[in-house]
Amino acid sequence: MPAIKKRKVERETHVDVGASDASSQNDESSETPAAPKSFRELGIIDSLCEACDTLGYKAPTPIQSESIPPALQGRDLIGLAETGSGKTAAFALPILQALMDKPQSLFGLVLAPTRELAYQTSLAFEALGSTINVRTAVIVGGMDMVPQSIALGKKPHIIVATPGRLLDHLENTKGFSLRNLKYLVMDEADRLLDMDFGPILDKILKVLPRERRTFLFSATLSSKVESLQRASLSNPQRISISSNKYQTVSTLQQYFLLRPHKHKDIYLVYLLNEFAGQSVIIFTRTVHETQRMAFLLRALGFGAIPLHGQLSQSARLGALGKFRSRSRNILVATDVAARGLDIPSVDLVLNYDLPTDSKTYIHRVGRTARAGKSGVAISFTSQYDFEILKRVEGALGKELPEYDAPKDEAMVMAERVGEAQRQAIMEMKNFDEKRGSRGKQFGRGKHSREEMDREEG
Ligand SMILES: Nc1ncnc2c1ncn2[C@@H]1O[C@H](COP(=O)(O)OP(=O)(O)OP(=O)(O)O)[C@@H](O)[C@H]1O
Repeated sequence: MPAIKKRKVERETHVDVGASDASSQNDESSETPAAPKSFRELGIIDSLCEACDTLGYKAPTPIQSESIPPALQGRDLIGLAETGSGKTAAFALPILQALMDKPQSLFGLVLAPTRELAYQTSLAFEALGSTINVRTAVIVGGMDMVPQSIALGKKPHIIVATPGRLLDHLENTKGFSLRNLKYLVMDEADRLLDMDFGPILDKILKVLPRERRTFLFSATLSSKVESLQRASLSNPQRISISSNKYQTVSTLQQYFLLRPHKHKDIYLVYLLNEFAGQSVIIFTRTVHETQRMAFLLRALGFGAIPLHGQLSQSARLGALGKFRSRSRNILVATDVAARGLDIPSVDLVLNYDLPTDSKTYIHRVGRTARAGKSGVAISFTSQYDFEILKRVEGALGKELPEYDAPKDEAMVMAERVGEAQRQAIMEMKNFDEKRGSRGKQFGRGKHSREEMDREEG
């Protein structure tokens, strides 16, 4: 078993390789030496190679090829690679290997911006670490604290957490400390390092040992020094697997659809009929809109299920489970589903509302066309948000083609959609009343911070 040796490096190193994805794993760039062909050649031990084999990982993806060797040498990493390009295994494998070398409880901490992503990442660690019996604990908001305290008491090797709840345990759970932590990962690091999470993160970082390795990963990571400094990296190696900061994968076909705001529901139904039977995620900007749309689509006979931050955590996991298992083929979601979720069957991402920030656009459309598969993303654009489309195109560095949705074919559905809209409004009223009595009525109209649904505990 190779020992993990620390190597002192004087300056940040930059590795840039051409745009690529999990399908083009063996692409070789003229700027970099030939990529090693196997996980074994990267220095991964046999038992972990076996796990990769079982998962069907035939060869490392580019971000894995570039990240694993320096990580095994004890470097801090900043990893930038497209959505669906295998970043999870890029940080999980070196941590599992280091854990094998010096087994210890509370060895690694992975921070994630959403609860669903935390669950998914913990499953990835368990799958990759199955041959070495790795124990993980998921510490997220919306779930009972007591079972989590018990899970922490059982001394897991790896904790996967959302920041708010982790801090809660660090402050209130007797006997729990991360004093001996060896690895910290910030997955979706740009989101974790932004203003919303910043103060919580600072408090967590204060109680972590400075003598640790730190990995920052995302598909959209700017090199803003202030926010990266927050993570207190030590001589990080920066690995960037794309030529453009805001790259989407080549297997993704992206379109916009410019229609009047008042006809959006009609064209939405037209598109869902066009993609009938396929697996679709519809993103909206607010909790209210997500819930309304789920009612609307159900009234029209579609198998739609909502996912947003004002549902109980068990309802959220239930919704995701049904969508994953394809017992429902349409997930209507706020941006709680925008980052990290890996559901290989997703064929189409529909942006019912364009997100105001281009990074969110990249993450949303990245829920399809993962690991070399193809996918389609269509973004509704109305008279009100044409400017946003132009901004997104600016960030992507290309213009998007318009999707062909003939007016006469779509408008025949106007009457039925109108009926379903009225039904959805009634159902929303009942829904709001029920929740209102529990003090949880959705606001309407303005996009308040709570409504935008980006917070996680
Ligand atoms: N070497 C590999 N060969 C084949 N498939 C792989 C390999 N590594 C990872 N995968 C698969 O690719 C998919 C995407 O991986 P992952 O979720 O880690 O992507 P990501 O880069 O973190 O995406 P995002 O930026 O959206 O979070 C997963 O289903 C994973 O199992």
